[in-house]
Amino acid sequence: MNAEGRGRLDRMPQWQALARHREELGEVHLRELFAADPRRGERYGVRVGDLYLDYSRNLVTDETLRLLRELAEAAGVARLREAMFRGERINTTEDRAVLHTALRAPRDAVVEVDAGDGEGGENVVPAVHAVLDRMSAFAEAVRAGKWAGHTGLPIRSVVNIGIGGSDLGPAMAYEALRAYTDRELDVRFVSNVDGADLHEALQGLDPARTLFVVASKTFTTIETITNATSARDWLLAGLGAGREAVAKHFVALSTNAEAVAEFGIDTTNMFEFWDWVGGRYSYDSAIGLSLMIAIGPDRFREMLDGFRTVDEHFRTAPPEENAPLLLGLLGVWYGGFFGAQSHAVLPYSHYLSKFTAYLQQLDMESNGKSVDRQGEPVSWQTGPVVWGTPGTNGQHAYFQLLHQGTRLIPADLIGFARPVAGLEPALAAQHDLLMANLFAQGQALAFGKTEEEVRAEGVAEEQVPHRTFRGNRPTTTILASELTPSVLGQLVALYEHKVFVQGAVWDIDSFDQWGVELGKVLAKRIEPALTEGAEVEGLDTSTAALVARYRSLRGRD
Ligand SMILES: O=P(O)(O)OC[C@H]1O[C@H](O)[C@H](O)[C@@H](O)[C@@H]1O
Repeated sequence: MNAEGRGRLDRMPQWQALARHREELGEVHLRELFAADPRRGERYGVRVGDLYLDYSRNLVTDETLRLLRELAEAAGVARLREAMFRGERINTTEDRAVLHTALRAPRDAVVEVDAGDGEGGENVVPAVHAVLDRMSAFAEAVRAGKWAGHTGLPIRSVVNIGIGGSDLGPAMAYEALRAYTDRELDVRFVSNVDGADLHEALQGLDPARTLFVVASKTFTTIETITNATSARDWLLAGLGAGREAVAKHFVALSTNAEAVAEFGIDTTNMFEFWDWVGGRYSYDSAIGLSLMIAIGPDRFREMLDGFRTVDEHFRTAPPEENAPLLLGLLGVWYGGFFGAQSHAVLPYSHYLSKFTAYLQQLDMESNGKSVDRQGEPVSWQTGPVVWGTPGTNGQHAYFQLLHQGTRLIPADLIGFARPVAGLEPALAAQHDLLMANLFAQGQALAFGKTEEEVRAEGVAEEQVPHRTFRGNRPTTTILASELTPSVLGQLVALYEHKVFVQGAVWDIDSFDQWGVELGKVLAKRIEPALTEGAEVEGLDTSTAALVARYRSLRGRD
C-alpha cells in the first residue's frame, strides 16, 4: 500500500479484471461493435464546455468503460485530484504542491497552498490576480505604444526568450490565436542555444523598438541565460548605450528574483510566479506575458476562463461524463492491454501547428517515468510517445502507416465547426473540405475496406491485399465550435487533466522531470573539452573520439 492507500497497479484486481476482459474481447472489430449498437455513435459522446468528444471509435465496450472507471476509483484518481486542487504537496520527489489550477481561479476564490509545516496554508489567489493585473497594465502599455524604449521610441517588437515550458506554451498559443493578435506588433520566440535561432529572430528588428521578455522559472537555464546575454549585447551595441538601457528593453518572468537582479534586470520589471507551477503547466501564469501582449489582457482572461471551465468539469462531472478521465483511461487501456507505444494528436487546424509539440512536453515530461511513487520499477507501460502534425498535411506523409502499418496507434482528431473569424470568404469556404477530410480519416481508420469491397470494385486479385484496409484503428474526435481563446484554454486543460489521470493510475510522479538533468550536467562538463581541449575525466571512448574529431574539424587540434 502506498500513501494513497492503494497497492501496485499490476496486482490490483481491477487491473487483472481488465486483462481478462481484454482476452475475452479478442480481435473484436469496430465494425461489429457498431453493428451491435445502432446508437453507438451518439451514445459514446461527451460534452465539456464548447468541446464535444466522440469516443465511439475506440476499441471499448460498455463493460470496458465500466472496468476502467473501477480501476480509476481503486487507483485513487479522485483522491489525488482533490489533493491537487487543495494544494497538497503531491509532487513528492520535489516536495511541492501542484496548483496550476489556481492560476485560473476567479478573484474571489480561496486556494490554500500546503506550506508543509502542518499549519493552514496561504491563499494564493490574491497573488495570482495581483500579477495578472500587473501583466495586464504592462501589456496594455506596450500595445498602446506607451511603453517607450531607451531612446523614447515606442516598442513594436517583442522577443520571448525561453525554452521548454517557458517557450512551448506561449509560442503554441501565439500561433493558435494569431487571428486575435495585434498585427502591428511583431512577436517572436527564441529558444534554442544554437545561435542561429537568435540570429534569425533578430533579423530586421530595430533595437530602439524591441522588447526582450526573458522567461525562465529558475532563471538558471543555460540556453535562456546565454541567449538573453547575447540579446543584451546586441541591444546595447545597437543603441550605443550602457547598462542603464536594459530596464526599458528587458523584462523577466521568473520565480527567482535574485537571479533576475543579478542578470541586470530591474526586479520592478519582473513578473512573478511560484514553485507550485510546473514549467510545462505555466503558460497561463506570468510565462504568458508575450502572448498577453499579442492578444491583449481581455482575450488572455477569456482563455483562462476556458481553462477554468474544464477544471470545474474535471473536478465535478461524474466519471461516466468526465472527459479528461475518459481520455486518460483510454490511453491506459491501449498502453496496458494493446501494447500501444505512441499516441497521435492530429489537429485539423493550421493555427494548431505547434499544439502537438506543446503536448509532447506536457505529456512526455510528465509521464515518461519508469519507477512508481515509491521508487519501485513499474512493470506496466507509462506515457506514450506523443506525435503528430496538422491535418491534412499528415495525410500525405505518414497516414499510410496509420492505415496499413503493423502498429496500433490511437489518435485524436481535433477540428472546429467554424473557420477562425476574419478569413476572407473564399478561404473560409475551404473549411468544409478540411473538415470532410477529418471525418473521412476517422471513418477510414475505424472501418477500413474489406477484401470483398475491394473485389467488388473490379480490382485484380493480386492487387486485393494491397488495397485492403483492415480498419479497427482507434480515434477520438474532438469537435469544437471555433478556435477562440476560451476554446484553446479548454483544449489545453483537457490534456493537462488527461495526463494527470494517467499519472495517477500509473502511480508515478507526473510533476518532476529528473530525466532531463543528466544531459545538462554532462553538456557542462563536455563544453570545455570542445572549446579549450580540456581533459574530461572518465569520458567513454565514443564521446572522446567524437570530441577529438569535432576539434579537428574545427581546426583546433
Ligand atoms: O523555465 P526554466 O526554469 O528556464 O526551465 C525551462 C525548462 O527546462 C527544464 O530543463 C525542464 O525540463 C522543463 O520542464 C522546463 O520547462
